[in-house]
Amino acid sequence: MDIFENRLSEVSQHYQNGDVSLGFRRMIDSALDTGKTSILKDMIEFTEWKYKAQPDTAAENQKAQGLILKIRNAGTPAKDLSAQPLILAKGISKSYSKGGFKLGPLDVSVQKSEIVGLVGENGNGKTTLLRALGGELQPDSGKIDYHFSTPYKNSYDLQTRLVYIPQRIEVLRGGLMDNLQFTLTTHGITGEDNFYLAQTMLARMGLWPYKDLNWNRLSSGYKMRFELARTLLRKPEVLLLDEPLANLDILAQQIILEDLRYLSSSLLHPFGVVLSSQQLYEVEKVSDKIIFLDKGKLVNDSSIQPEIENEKYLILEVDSSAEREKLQLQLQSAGLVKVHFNGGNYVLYFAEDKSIQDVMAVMSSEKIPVTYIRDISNSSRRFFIN
Ligand SMILES: Nc1ncnc2c1ncn2[C@@H]1O[C@H](COP(=O)(O)OP(=O)(O)OP(=O)(O)O)[C@@H](O)[C@H]1O
Repeated sequence: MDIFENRLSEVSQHYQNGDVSLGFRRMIDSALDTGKTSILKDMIEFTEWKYKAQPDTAAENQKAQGLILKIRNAGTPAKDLSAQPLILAKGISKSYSKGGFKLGPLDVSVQKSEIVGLVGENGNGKTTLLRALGGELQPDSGKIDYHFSTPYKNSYDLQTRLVYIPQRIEVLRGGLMDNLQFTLTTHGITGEDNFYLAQTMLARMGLWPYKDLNWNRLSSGYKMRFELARTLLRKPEVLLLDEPLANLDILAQQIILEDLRYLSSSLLHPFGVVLSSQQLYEVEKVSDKIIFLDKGKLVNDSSIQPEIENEKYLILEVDSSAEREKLQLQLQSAGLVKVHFNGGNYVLYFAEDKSIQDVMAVMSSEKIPVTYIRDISNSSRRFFIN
């Protein structure tokens, strides 16, 4: 299979470039895609060596290349990689009797291997939408169709295909391995398959050094990683995550989002993801599409400013110590149309035919002090301006 081969070539390249941490995670993804316990056994042997011997980059690269070859020879039984809708929701709405909040009506679709970012400020209906999509909350109107690989039998079956991870995750007892092995056992996976799959998932989620710890000793960020590990072993078809980044530092946020990107496009067990977050930039970077909610309604350009529905701008967010009037004057030649200042950053609107390079050239020649610049023309960030 071409994609499998290509991915392994990328893994090999990551290792050769010295990006061992990324190479390691992606190598595990390919090992999992073989569906072979013998390969997972090799993967765990490699992991034990890596953590024990603490090899330098060259030594790890050399050993990794051997394992990559083995994984390549094992192949993958994965077949159907075409994009398929998993959830199709049409016109769904939900009101709460107390407080008067109303979500929707909205249309939402989630495809296989797709990441849908759900953004909006507090109290705008993200959790309500996630719970409705997850079958936890009955919408007042509209229709939600699920198209899974095989039809689901009942609501329990639906909950196993469609896993909702709330903001406050379940408290667990016992050790990490025990919990993962138990999850696999309840899904009919026993013996060596169970042991090596559980270990591989711990290694994949960066939990190998903590594998002998009890769950309650994990930090909150690692608890979220563990919850993901536990969930992925259940082979969900859709993962609904409510604020998974809330307790993570910025690096951990980026890693978990990248992980979701890679894991959801697994060849053997691809799944769709809907995740809510306040971390707009980070989420936009990995999302295939963004749903931006304001007071329960979908926000887009025309709903924010109907009068400029057809107007387009180059919109830049800029952090600068320059005074507003001076900045406005200096950037006139760059095609500046209007300026917003929210107290922290400037949001500058330029004529549509201008590019960020044009503006940066003028900034440079005018010696405008800039510590940060970002093109938000196509980012939901532009809706947060006022
Ligand atoms: N069971 C309920 N009964 C009445 N009102 C509710 C209920 N659950 C949520 N709400 C209200 O509905 C609105 C949307 O809540 P929701 O939790 O969906 O928003 P959110 O965007 O996820 O917010 P946050 O980011 O703060 O979690 C809020 O005003 C909330 O107070």
